[in-house]
Amino acid sequence: MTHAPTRALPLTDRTLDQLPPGVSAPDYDRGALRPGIVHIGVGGFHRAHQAVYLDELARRGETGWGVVGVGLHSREIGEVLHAQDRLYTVVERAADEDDARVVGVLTRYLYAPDDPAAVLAVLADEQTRLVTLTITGTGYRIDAHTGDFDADDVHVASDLEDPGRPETVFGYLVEALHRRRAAGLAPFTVLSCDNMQHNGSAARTAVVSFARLRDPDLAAWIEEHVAFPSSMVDRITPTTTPEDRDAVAAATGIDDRWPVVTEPFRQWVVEDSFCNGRPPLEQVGVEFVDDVTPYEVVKTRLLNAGHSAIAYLGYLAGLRTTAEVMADPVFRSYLTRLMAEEVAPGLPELEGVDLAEYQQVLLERLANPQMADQLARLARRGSTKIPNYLLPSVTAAMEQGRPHPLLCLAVAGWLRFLRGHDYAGEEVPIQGPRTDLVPVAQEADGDATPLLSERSIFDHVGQDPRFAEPVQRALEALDREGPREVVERYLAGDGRPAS
Ligand SMILES: NC(=O)c1ccc[n+]([C@@H]2O[C@H](COP(=O)([O-])OP(=O)(O)OC[C@H]3O[C@@H](n4cnc5c(N)ncnc54)[C@H](O)[C@@H]3O)[C@@H](O)[C@H]2O)c1
Ligand SMILES: O=P(O)(O)OC[C@@H](O)[C@@H](O)[C@H](O)[C@H](O)CO
Repeated sequence: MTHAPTRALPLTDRTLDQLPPGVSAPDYDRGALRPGIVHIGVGGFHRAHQAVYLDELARRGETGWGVVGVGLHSREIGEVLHAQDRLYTVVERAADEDDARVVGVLTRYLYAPDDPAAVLAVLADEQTRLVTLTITGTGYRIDAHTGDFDADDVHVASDLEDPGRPETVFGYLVEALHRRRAAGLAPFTVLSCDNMQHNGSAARTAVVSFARLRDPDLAAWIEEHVAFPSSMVDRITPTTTPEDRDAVAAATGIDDRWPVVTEPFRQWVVEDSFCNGRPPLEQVGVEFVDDVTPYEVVKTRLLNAGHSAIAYLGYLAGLRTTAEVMADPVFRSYLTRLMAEEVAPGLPELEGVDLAEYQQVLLERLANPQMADQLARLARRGSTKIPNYLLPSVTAAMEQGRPHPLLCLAVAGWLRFLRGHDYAGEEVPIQGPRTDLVPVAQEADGDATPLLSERSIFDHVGQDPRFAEPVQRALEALDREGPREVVERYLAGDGRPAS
């Protein structure tokens, strides 16, 4: 993270006692933490979510679940964590006040490309009982429609050829499981904490499919002995900015080079299926259930689909954060009605969850004026989010014979965004994995057909006139009138198909 230099003391074990009284520091003996967990992908979200729950557990005297952080792609976070004795600050930013704590559960951080042998050694160590993942939705290489693992990748090929020097998460997990099996050790549980439905199944498919390419016997052993529970994770965590760092230094007098700013809300629902013990996370508010599916469906179709809808349309309209979007009555009303009229009617009943209240709370979370959550962050990886989060609501609406113009407008927003520039001619931030869609969108100009024909994203829905025609109309309207004007007109009922 780039930033302005500051004169505050650096955050380390030695400066912990200089934190102001309002900032809570770890009150447990960090040296006594036993590393029961390896986490791969130590980004903002892991640090604001899973690590905070584990920090609370350590504060209650549960010292068996320290975390060894592993990065496959990001060297910078490791350098910062090393300099700070693996400490960092989490700021919970409510609309009216901040609450800050320093988290101390990271016992070690390893940047895998520098020392793959050390990462394999810790994964194969008997002490490691749980491996958690935040490697992004695309990290699993699972096709959204076929559900198959895509092994067509140079890094996957390299891991199959040279298992002792892995490059991918599958290479690391499978080699470590191979070593544990050979040593007669129990395997670890693999717990995905990425936003995707059936994330446990995705992790299982990826790991077992990779193992099958390497050694079918090992694959069979993994299938039989390794648990891959699914989990639903929720806590909106924007990308840390230099201003966040400055604000933390100003508030605490201590310079944390990479704090995390997040919202007060958090939720973690986990399928209670572990093969080598688990942390007693129920003590700190984690819900263990038999089946997380309805929780995932409700969260991804309301929150994540809502995020995608406002990200593309909002960005094209010149807005940059969710707070800006929610401060605009037209966009706020768009999101409110998208959820209530077109998404919620297609959702399953979820015992104990009042869907109307869920939406109300969500709208309040998104409107938090202090949280500058970047639309650019929400706009990432549209090619996986549109099929996983938005299209299921389109399909449900079509099956139930309900109109769905606001969903079609959201999809049209993504197709327009893929042209690479907004209506002021400014470049828009497009991040992989399907950057090859940009020239397709540019070539097609206002024609939605070439993109809707992408079967890997739209499947047969892209050819269904009940979807394709309103998306085409919405795309043309966006170009003709501009995003805010079209949203306003659709809210007035003008986007609905003639009955
Ligand atoms: N930020 C949030 O609000 C939030 C909330 C809920 C869930 N999540 C989940 O957490 C994931 C990470 O989000 P974040 O906000 O921490 O992002 P981030 O960019 O801060 O961190 C992403 C991490 O994943 C690693 N990574 C990316 N691709 C990988 C791959 N193919 N293999 C291994 N590691 C890989 C990166 O190196 C980085 O450490 C998201 O994909 C999302 O599914 C995020
Ligand atoms: O993390 P992604 O890229 O899958 O999705 C972006 C956001 O929608 C997501 O990170 C939410 O902030 C999060 O799911 C809230 O719990």
